[in-house]
Amino acid sequence: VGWWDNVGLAPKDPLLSVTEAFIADANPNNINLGVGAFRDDEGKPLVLQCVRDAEARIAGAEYLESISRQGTLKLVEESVKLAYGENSDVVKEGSFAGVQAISGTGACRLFAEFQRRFQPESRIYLPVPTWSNHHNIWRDAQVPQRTFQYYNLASKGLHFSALMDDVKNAPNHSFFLLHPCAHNPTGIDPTEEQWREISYLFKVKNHFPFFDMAYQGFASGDLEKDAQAIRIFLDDGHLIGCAQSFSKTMGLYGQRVGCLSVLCVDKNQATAVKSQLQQIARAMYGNPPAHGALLVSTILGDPGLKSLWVKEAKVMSDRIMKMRAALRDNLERLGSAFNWEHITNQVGMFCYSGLNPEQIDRLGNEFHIYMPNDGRISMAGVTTGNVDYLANAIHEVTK
Ligand SMILES: Cc1ncc(COP(=O)(O)O)c(CNOCC(=O)O)c1O
Repeated sequence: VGWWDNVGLAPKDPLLSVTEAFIADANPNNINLGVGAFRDDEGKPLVLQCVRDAEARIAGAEYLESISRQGTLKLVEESVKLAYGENSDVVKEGSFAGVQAISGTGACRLFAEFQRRFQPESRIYLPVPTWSNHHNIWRDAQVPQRTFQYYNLASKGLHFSALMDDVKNAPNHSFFLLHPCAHNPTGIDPTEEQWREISYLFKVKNHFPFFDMAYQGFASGDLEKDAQAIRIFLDDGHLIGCAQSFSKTMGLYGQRVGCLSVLCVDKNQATAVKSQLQQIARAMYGNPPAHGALLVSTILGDPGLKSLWVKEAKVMSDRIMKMRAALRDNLERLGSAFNWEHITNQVGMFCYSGLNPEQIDRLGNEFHIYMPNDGRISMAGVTTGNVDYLANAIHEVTK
């Protein structure tokens, strides 16, 4: 008898299955609308010029402990400025515990482990729907999950009143995961006014807000605008947690560069919290990788490279917005009977199309177009070359 005869096949990640189906289809018309990774108008992954410039500056530099350690410290310092604002009290007083994380996934997991250890009675309220991996991360950290309503099927928009009811009805001091911008998978964000109301209610209920920010600069193309939810909560005095990722916004998917920050009452508490986060990380993976941190801190630490990055992030978000407009216009020009406004109302990488499983199957079988069965379209997969074909196919299956 083998040691692992009892080990069954793990359930497939729904997003990976979409890419596998796409790759298995040799038809030249095939389109992959699954994975949320940016592609240029030729469907190619993009290496940002600011990254190439940073690579050139780093190439050949000795990876002395001090340099890579500096890279990590600088990464945290620059990430926190991005999230909370250069001139925020948080940054000036240093009243935060900040650590480099293994990208956004690692930042969420590190927080979930910390939450279980130091708030053992707490649960995590996740929006319905949310990024599929959020459920796995808090499950493996053994933090019980609850949900709160977010998406309104009827309006294909935010179900604000239902969200507020769930926030109100949750026990005081509950932990909530919030997407500050470019909600995955719906692309629907609360308005500034709605964020203010949510923040107010969180104060009344003394809830803990955990922001998972994987798309700052990618939703609107404006770093400050995309962080407005966090700034509102900060202004209201919330002590938040925040996971940051540079996968999408700097095209550094494989470098696994992220940051976890937890706001504290003062520097002493921050020192204690940071020491605990580092201890959890040490037992998980020792230290985070150096190269990606060095790239990001080189870019963010140099005014010229940072402004180049801001421009390049806007180019990426502009391309996505153009594809949203093109897809909606095409569908309307085809005389579709449906309202496709949500395609351009939604922001960021994803369009929550509202297509049903039967229509999605037809798109795959008859038109070689692949997307997850929740109807989420990664707009990065849409190009000027395939948007007409895509619109026609969607029109055909929704007639
Ligand atoms: C909200 C959110 N948090 C965190 C992450 C984690 O990304 P990373 O660990 O690469 O930083 C992601 C990346 N999503 O993956 C793309 C997809 O849904 O197809 C994310 O969307």
